[in-house]
Amino acid sequence: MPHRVLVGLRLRVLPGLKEQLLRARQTVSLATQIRRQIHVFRNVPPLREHRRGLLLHGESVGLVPTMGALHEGHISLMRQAASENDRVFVSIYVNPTQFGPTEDLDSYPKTWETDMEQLEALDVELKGNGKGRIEAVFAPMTGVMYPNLPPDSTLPGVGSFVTITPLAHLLEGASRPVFMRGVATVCTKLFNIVEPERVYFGQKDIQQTAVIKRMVSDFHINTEVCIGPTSREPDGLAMSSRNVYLGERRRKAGIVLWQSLRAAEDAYSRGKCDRDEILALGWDIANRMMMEQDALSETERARFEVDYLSLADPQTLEEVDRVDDTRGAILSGAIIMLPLEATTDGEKLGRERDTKRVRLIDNITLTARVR
Ligand SMILES: Nc1ncnc2c1ncn2[C@@H]1O[C@H](COP(=O)(O)OP(=O)(O)OP(=O)(O)O)[C@@H](O)[C@H]1O
Ligand SMILES: CC(C)(CO)[C@@H](O)C(=O)[O-]
Ligand code: BAL
Repeated sequence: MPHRVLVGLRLRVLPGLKEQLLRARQTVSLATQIRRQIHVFRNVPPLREHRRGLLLHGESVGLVPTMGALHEGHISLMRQAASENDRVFVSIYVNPTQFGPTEDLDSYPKTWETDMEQLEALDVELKGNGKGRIEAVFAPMTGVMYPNLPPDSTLPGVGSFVTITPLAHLLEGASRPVFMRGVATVCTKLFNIVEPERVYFGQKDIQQTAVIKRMVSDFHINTEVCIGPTSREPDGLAMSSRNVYLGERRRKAGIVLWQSLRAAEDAYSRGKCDRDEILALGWDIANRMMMEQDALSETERARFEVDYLSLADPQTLEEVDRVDDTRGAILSGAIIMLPLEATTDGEKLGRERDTKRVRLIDNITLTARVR
């Protein structure tokens, strides 16, 4: 109240200021109109009630499941969802059952405030674009998502799980045995809770998209699975929440995966179909970078391991000996950036000072040549 009195006094003394203040007040009120409140749900019943209201008004919903630590890759999926639906729901939940017991569940980046700021800014941007807006964020606690038993990420594990075999055990599943089981399980829960018309996933996690598509088909889940392209940094590195663990040195060497896949793709573009001929070019790049790093000192190098380079069927993700011209194939790979062995003063380090192993994945679709 004293503040208001003070403003009133000033207005009488300086009439020119009055217009300026009025204009500023109008701008603020316009900004609040544009910056609508995004609903945040922590529990299932209020979300369902809200969803029912939207259904009764004939509003379609697109769901973008995430684990937070949002980046441009996530935002691009949300833009796609907004262009195809009236309302966009985003889930932010770091799902424990997809992390193996020795993986990075505890240190997984959590950036709630900046996530919400990004969503609000996106919502303002979407207002000008015509169709959908960011309607709600679902950010449950683990007790909500796993109401009956504590989540278990061991094998065989205790609890209710959705398993999609053999898809879940290939590629990423070979190194992360509970990963795809956890993803299929949590996504089933999310789809049952939100009942979205469409769900949005990124091409970067290609195996995840295959698992989700199979799950939706096999369990007759009433939603359409939509896939968005991989957003990349200017040098080609696929954006990923885990990239924050990469300091300058590991970040620079981490580009080797994309370069290897591009070299293999090039072989296919030049007419090669044979697995060995295609993958050999990818391995050449990876091996050369590995030797270059080995030759450097501990304070200069960033070592990595190649988990796999794969050439697989686009639907089953089973390895192929030759690319079938009528089907094309998926080239994919995973590398592990090893912790730095020694650092120097003033060096630009990543989160956790580059002491964590970081798994990077990427893929390229080799399109069919004959239709
Ligand atoms: N670079 C990207 N381009 C497009 N979509 C992406 C990209 N990165 C992630 N996504 C998609 O965003 C969704 C949520 O992914 P998630 O929250 O795990 O982020 P992430 O960056 O993949 O994290 P992580 O580093 O843990 O793999 C998934 O569908 C994922 O495929
Ligand atoms: C789909 C997902 C949100 C399930 O936890 C996660 O695997 C992810 O972020 O890609
Ligand atoms: N981006 C997929 C989630 C994970 O790696 O656990």
